[in-house]
Amino acid sequence: MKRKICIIGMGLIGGSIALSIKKEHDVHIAGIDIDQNQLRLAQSLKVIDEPVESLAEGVQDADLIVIAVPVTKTEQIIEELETFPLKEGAIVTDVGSTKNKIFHKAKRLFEKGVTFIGGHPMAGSHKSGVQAAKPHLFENAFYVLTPCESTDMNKVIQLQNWLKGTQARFIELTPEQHDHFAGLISHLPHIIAAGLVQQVKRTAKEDNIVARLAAGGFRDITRIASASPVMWRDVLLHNKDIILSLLDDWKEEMKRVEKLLEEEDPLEIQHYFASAKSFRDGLPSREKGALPAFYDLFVDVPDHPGVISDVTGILGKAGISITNIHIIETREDIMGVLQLTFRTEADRENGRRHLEEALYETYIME
Ligand SMILES: NC(=O)c1ccc[n+]([C@@H]2O[C@H](COP(=O)([O-])OP(=O)(O)OC[C@H]3O[C@@H](n4cnc5c(N)ncnc54)[C@H](O)[C@@H]3O)[C@@H](O)[C@H]2O)c1
Ligand SMILES: O=C(O)C(=O)C[C@]1(C(=O)O)C=C[C@@H](O)C=C1
Repeated sequence: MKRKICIIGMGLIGGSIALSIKKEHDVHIAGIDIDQNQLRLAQSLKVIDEPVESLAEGVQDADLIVIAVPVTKTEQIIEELETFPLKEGAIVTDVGSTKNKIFHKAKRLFEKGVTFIGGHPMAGSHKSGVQAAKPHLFENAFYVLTPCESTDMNKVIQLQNWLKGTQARFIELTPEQHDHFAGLISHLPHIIAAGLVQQVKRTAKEDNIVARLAAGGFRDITRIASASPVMWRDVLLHNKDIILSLLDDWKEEMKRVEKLLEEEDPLEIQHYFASAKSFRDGLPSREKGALPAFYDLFVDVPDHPGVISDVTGILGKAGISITNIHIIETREDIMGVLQLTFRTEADRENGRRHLEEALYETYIME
């Protein structure tokens, strides 16, 4: 008989976890969601094998239970799980962006002898819903696990084995460490992105031309402001103290910039940007996590009609799919640059080889 998995929350992350488990294991996946449309979609996209109405029914014979809902809802589900008998040996995990409150809530599960191992795959997207789920979403990303001191190591290994299709890199942290680091590299940046958008929005009320002018830099730094407001509401409420202290640090940082500008010292201003650039350029670029890995390939193309279909045709014939295509610059009589985004590094290498065989000049910028 197939082993059973129950995933609660059939959105971006629940769906991606389901797909990555299916890649490696022959299992039966039951899905639960309060949104019936998401659940139906998950079934038609074959992300799950069976939609289930109630939590009790979904978890009763599951070997693995994955909670993939906004973090305050995760706490409620843990409370409910305390009231059901679970299968002997079952592992319960979550994927929430915060860990400390969830860890404390799960203490009562530990006390009942249930194995709960908190988790957080540190990759994602500004998109929500099962329609955006991908089996390779977490490839090369860090996947934080927060077992408690008494957790049986065999169970941690079992969980990693269930999740090996994610191709993520597992790392153990305490819930406190996790929330501090995630606050700094994920939660604070989301607040800053939303803040920048709010600032432009205020000006746009007076003159909307500003929104139309918002180009590369603004769009890059604010992409994550398009993420789920419900998810981020919950993250802020859960990690309140750490985020408040990080916001204080951020205000200090901005005061430093204010002072540099008031003093008008060109060398100091340049140094501020140079030292940030040097640290940013030194971040590991092939890893997901703090920075999402995009497998981009840049192709010099002459500006003549049909060149895009030629490039996509070469890739199509070789069976290589791209997830995005972007024309960076085309002016009459000069070369333009096509930015092609691939799903995996292997696809990019393969695509590069085929394009270079067709005499296109390509390059990668890390
Ligand atoms: N989006 C990301 O980049 C990302 C990355 C890593 C971890 N996470 C974490 O993953 C979790 C899920 O986020 P997501 O991006 O998949 O969000 P999502 O909005 O795509 O999906 C969440 C799903 O949970 C369902 N849901 C809400 N309350 C529920 C309940 N009580 N019972 C059953 N279903 C319920 C919603 O209907 C929705 O379909 C969050 O805890 C988030 O912090 C998100
Ligand atoms: O790439 C994005 O869109 C993300 O915001 C992903 C991101 C992040 O902040 O890095 C968002 C929240 C998660 O908890 C983990 C990953």
